[in-house]
Formats: sequence, C-alpha cells, structure tokens
Amino acid sequence: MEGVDYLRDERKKSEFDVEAMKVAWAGSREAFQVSDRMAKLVANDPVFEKFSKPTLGRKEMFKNTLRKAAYAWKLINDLHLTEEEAKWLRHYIDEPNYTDLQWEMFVPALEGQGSEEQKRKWLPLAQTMQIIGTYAQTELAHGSNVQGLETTATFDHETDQFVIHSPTLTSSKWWPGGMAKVATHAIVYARLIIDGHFYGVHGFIVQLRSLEDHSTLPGITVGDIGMKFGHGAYNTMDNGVLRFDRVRIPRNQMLMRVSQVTKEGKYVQSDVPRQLAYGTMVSVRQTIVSDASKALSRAVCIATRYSAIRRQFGSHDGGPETQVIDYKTQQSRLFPLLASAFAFRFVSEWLKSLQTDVKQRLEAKDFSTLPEAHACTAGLKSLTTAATADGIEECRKLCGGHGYLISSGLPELYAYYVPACTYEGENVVMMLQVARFLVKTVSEMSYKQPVGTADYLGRMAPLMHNNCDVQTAEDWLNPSAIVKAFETRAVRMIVDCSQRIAKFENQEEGFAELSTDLVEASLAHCQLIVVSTFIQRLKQEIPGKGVKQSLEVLCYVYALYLLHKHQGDFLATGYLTSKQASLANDQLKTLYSKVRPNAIALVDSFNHTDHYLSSVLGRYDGNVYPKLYEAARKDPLNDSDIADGINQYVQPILKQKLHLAKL
Ligand SMILES: CCCCCCCCCCCCCCCC(=O)SCCNC(=O)CCNC(=O)[C@H](O)C(C)(C)COP(=O)(O)OP(=O)(O)OC[C@H]1O[C@@H](n2cnc3c(N)ncnc32)[C@H](O)[C@@H]1OP(=O)(O)O
Ligand SMILES: Cc1cc2nc3c(=O)[nH]c(=O)nc-3n(C[C@H](O)[C@H](O)[C@H](O)COP(=O)(O)OP(=O)(O)OC[C@H]3O[C@@H](n4cnc5c(N)ncnc54)[C@H](O)[C@@H]3O)c2cc1C
Repeated sequence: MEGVDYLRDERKKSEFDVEAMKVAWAGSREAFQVSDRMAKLVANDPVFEKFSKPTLGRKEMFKNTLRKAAYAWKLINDLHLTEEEAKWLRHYIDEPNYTDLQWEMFVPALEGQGSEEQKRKWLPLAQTMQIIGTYAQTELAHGSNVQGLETTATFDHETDQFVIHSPTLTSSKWWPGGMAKVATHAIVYARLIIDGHFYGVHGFIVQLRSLEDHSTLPGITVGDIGMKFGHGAYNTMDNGVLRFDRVRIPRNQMLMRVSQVTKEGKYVQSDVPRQLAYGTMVSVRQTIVSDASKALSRAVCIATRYSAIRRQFGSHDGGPETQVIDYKTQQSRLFPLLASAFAFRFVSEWLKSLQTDVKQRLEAKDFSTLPEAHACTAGLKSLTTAATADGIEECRKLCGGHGYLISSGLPELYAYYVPACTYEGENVVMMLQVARFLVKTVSEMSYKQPVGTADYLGRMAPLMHNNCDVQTAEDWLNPSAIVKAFETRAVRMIVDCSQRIAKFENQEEGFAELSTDLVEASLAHCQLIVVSTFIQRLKQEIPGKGVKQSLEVLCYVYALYLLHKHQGDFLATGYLTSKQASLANDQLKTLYSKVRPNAIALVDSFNHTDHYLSSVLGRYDGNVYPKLYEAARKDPLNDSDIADGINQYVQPILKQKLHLAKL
C-alpha cells in the first residue's frame, strides 16, 4: 500500500459529513464559497506558483512578489472582485507584501482616525491604489512604548504646516512593512509640539516618494532594514527604516478625528476618548486572531495527513507497520492542536462580531465597550499567536526528520508566522494590558457591575467558595462543569493578584512586582473566553450529519487539554482535587480515540488546496514519498553531477591525501 491508499482508507472512516463541516469551519455557505473560489483561482494560476521561492535571492524574491501583487490587483479589477473576495485572494497568494499594510493598516487608520474631510480626500486615493501607504509607528528605540516615540511634529504658525523631524538616530522609524521600497505615503506617528508644549503622540499623513518617478522626496531617507528570520518567509516584505530632516506637511495632514490643531495653533480634544487613536491596532489584532486559526490549521493539516501515512515499528509477520498517528503520544501532541485550530476559528468569528458591535457603538458615541474590546483583542492576539507559533513548531517535530525539509512547508510557515508574536503588540505586553483591565474591573466592582467577557467577576462570591463536584471521568463531558472550572480558576487568580497589589502603597509598584502572576491570570481569563465561545458556538444550529458531535468532541479536547496542561493553576486555586484533575486526563485520552477515525476528514474540512499548503508531506492525495524524492531532485545542487566549487576546493584536498599516502 502507498500513501495514496492510506489516505483513501482514512477518509472512509469519517463519521461526519465533510462538506457540511467545511461550511461550519468557514462560518457560512457564502463564506465557504468565496474562500473556495479564491483558493482555486490562485491555485490554478501559474503566476502564483511559489515552489521556486526558497531558491531565489532577495532581489529576485522581492521583484517576484511585486509581480504577483500587481497581477493580483489586475485580477481584482478585471474580475470586479468584492472586498471580501480580494481579501481571500491576497490571503491565498501567501506572500507578505506591501498590500498587507495598505489594506490592513493604512486604509483602516485613515478610516478610523481621519476626519470626515480627510476621509473624503484620502480614502478614494488609497482604495484605488493611486497612493500606497504604510503604518510608520515603531522606531529604533521604541515599539511597545508608543508614548516614548521620539519623532517630532512641530507646528509652524507662519506656514500653517507641521515640521516632521527625526531628532536622534533612535527616532528612526524602523520596521514598517512596504516602507523601504514601495510605499508612497505613510501614517507617521510623532510627538506633537505646539509653541514648545508636547501634546502626546499623533498620526500624520506624510508623502515619502514622488508619484511621478517614485524617487524619495527631499528631506527623507528611506531604506530596507535587512534580511529577517528564515530565507523566504517574511523576506518578500520590504520592512523599512525612515528618517526625516525637517519635512514640511500641511496642517490638515494630521489625522484629526480624535483631536485637532486649529489654524491658530490651538489643540482641541474632541469628545471621543484619546484611546481611539490606538484604534487601528485593535482592528488589526482582530485580523491577526483570525489569521492564527488559518496558520495553525495549515500546519495541523500537514502533520495529520503525514502522520496517517508515516509508519514506524510494530510490524508482525511481515504485515504493515503502525501508522504513527496511532501512537497515543502522537495523538496527545497532535489532536489538541487540531482542536485549537477550531477553537481559534470560532473565537475569531466571535471577536469579529464584537468588533462590529464596538464600531457601531462608536459611531453612536457610545464608548463604553472600548476597554473590553481592547482587552479582548490584545489578549486573544497574544494567546492565539503564541499557541499557533508553538503549534507549528510542534507539527514540524511531529513530522520527524522530513518536517525539517523546506518541501514539508513547515519551516517556511514557522518563519513567516512567528513574528506575529511580536508585531502589533508584543505578546507579554499585550497580556499586561489585559491584566490592567481585569484589575481595574475588580477595583471598580463596588459601584460598577462587570459585563461581557468579565461578567463572571461579578459572581465572585460563589466562585471563590465553590468546589468542583466532578466524580467520574464522564462528568467532565458537561459544558457547565467545564465553564465553572475555568471561571473559578480565572477569578481566583485575578482576585489573588488584586488583593496582593492592594497591599502595596504604590499600586503601580505592586502591579510591576506581580506582573508574572498577572500575565498568568490574564491567560486564564483569555482561555476562559476561548472555551466559552466554543461552547456557545455549539449551542447554535450546526447542520450536517455528525458535524455537531465531532465539534463537541473537539471542544472537550480543547478544554480538557488546557485543564491538564495548566492543572497546577486549577489545583493551586483549590477548586479541583488531584483525583478530579486525573479524571479529566482520563477523559481526554478517551476523547483522543474518538477523534482518531475522523482526523483526516477533520483536516480535509479546512479545505486547504495543495498550493496553499505548499507541502509535500501534506498533499491531499497522500503521494508523499515519490513527490518528496522528486522535490529533492529539483534542488539546484542536483543540477550537475559535479557541483561548483568541488574542483576548486575539494579535489585539492583529496589529491593532497593521495600524495600523503604515497609517502
Ligand atoms: C503578515 C502575515 C499576516 C497576514 C494577515 C494578518 C494581518 C496583517 C497585518 C499586517 C502585517 C502586520 C504588520 C504589523 C504592524 C505593526 O506591528 S504596527 C505597530 C504596532 N505596535 C504596537 O502594537 C505597540 C504596542 N503598544 C501599545 O499598543 C500601547 O502603547 C500600550 C502597550 C497599550 C501602552 O499604551 P500607553 O498609552 O502607553 O499606556 P497605558 O497607560 O497602558 O494605556 C492608557 C489607556 O489606554 C488604553 N488602551 C491602550 N491601548 C488601547 C487600544 N488599542 N484601544 C483602546 N484602549 C487602549 C489602556 O487600557 C489604558 O486605559 P485606562 O487604564 O486608562 O482606562
Ligand atoms: C515582521 C514585523 C513587522 C512589523 N511591522 C511593523 C509595521 O508595519 N509598522 C510598525 O510601526 N511596526 C512594525 N513592527 C514593529 C512591532 O510592532 C514591534 O516590534 C512590536 O510592537 C514590539 O515592540 P518592540 O520591538 O519595541 O519590543 P520591546 O518592547 O522592546 O520588547 C522586548 C522585550 O521587552 C519586553 N517588554 C517591553 N515592555 C515591557 C513591559 N512594559 N513590561 C514587561 N515586559 C516588557 C517584551 O515582553 C519583550 O520581551 C513590525 C515588527 C515585526 C517583527
């Protein structure tokens, strides 16, 4: 039997309707159709071929990416693709480039922080790509600490302009994507100075390059910051360094939704909270959560298919060896990641709806849910990206030696994905933001009832004193037992931190001293959100034979895996006994055997094309070994029998040995 037969047999074992599961994964039939259509469009177009990428040099790779982005823009226009379709098209092209910044940051920043007049002027230009923009916030010395940025924007009364300047080396903008070579404009974050007074950091629209010949404008120095982790990966992106030498822009190019500067040089704070200036980051963090489920599902799909094909040991009387997916250890590493991919998918859908709700409220000048939205996006961005980056690396290990080959698709995916733990808010810094929100919520509870994702804190009294009543492993197959366990763990960790902070004379000092515990408490809170969202999703109608039942199994796997992994928290907070924790682990192992027959069908439900996976190990048809051999043969080193350099550097050594032997 070959890999092709193994996967065919595996697919026959499925206990649910795969086509219906594809719809459940996508969110709706329409969403599935759009994503499926765009995936096939990209996969079937030779322009989007990507197997040669790892062997290209930086310049060729960059140019190749520009070519693909230009062709994609042509397709978007020629085929009249909708915004949603265009988003999926870019996603499936699967090469980071300047358009990520244009559509995920530059346009949202204009939309969220521009005044109505500014939006009227700039949005049509950006949406038709007559200008290409980036988001220039981070500097050489400051990324997380936005208030510490050093670039200045000084108001000049006489000319009615701002003077944008980089006063120090460390104030150089450093990292913005698409900035080095492509962007014509940037939203530059700088300290506003009027008449010698500082008014905090604000965004300014600054033109960097000529729209005629693309040359850099006077006063601007811009370039690439150099190669990044991995060879291909994120190196298709021109992350840049940018310096200003007293560059002048008109006053009306400061983003003026949150605050304005008048012609007279008066600073006016409008009636919206100043935190709205951070709004672009909130919206991109939500996109990043959604991206996490895509990246993790991709790695899991590769590792699961390959685990069903790979066989090691256990042959009796010349019979076939054991599929590595049948080893309990393989299952205990792989299936929680499979479950996490679904969990992240559903939590990202929920986060998107939360975001839509917040946006509508903001339009109506209701800012009450902004702190919660910030805490949720920051926390879930941190949780999902950390778990996904670790999960991709685990999938590489699950594929043994072949996982280390570029042709497995996993090294490239990891190198491309891992900066998500850092960009758009370093993960620990983000968890500390969640902690601030939680501690504040607890401190305000005497006069303000917690709502939304923090509402369980309002049920603190019973949660602080209850004990778990699970008595058998089956008792863990109960959503309310699971939610109660996660709520109790989170509440007790948060209250413990809050009480210890309260003992400090200086609360900030207390917060800093307890920051490690606070990050753990925040993680507990975020895990509760993911688990509860999964459970809530299962309460909705999910059509298709066996689909809901399979998702229920995955939901329990996700929750009990976390419970097992963090059992120290559950035991230390006194809610569980060690016997109950051990029953949870027993149940988890039983659940793995329920996932096993459905594993291949579950990863098929992601509907990933071979083009998107770009993995010999994860091929849909399972024809792994012949294709692995073929991919190896294509390596440039195999172009000739005697490689360049052999005659020059190896032969002389060999000949010298011969000479010595004669002596
Ligand atoms: C490429 C492959 C993928 C392809 C598809 C995926 C997507 C594709 C993306 C494109 C590719 C990525 C490209 C990366 C692009 C960058 O990385 S852009 C740069 C991003 N930079 C960051 O995220 C910096 C992180 N730092 C920060 O966000 C903030 O400065 C910090 C850490 C929150 C600190 O803020 P602060 O004002 O100094 O201090 P703090 O006192 O903590 O906060 C003040 C108040 O504001 C609140 N607040 C803070 N932030 C916010 C906020 N955002 N909203 C609301 N309130 C807030 C706080 O809660 C606090 O409230 P109160 O307690 O006073 O009520
Ligand atoms: C691939 C990539 C693309 C990027 N694209 C852009 C872009 O388009 N535009 C842009 O403006 N920026 C961009 N960035 C920059 C990115 O947003 C920042 O790197 C990120 O916000 C982290 O900031 P930092 O580099 O200053 O990290 P630092 O804050 O210096 O982090 C270093 C360490 O310090 C710790 N630390 C920092 N502050 C605290 C604290 N208060 N408490 C405890 N620990 C702390 C962190 O946890 C971390 O371990 C990009 C970065 C990458 C890697």
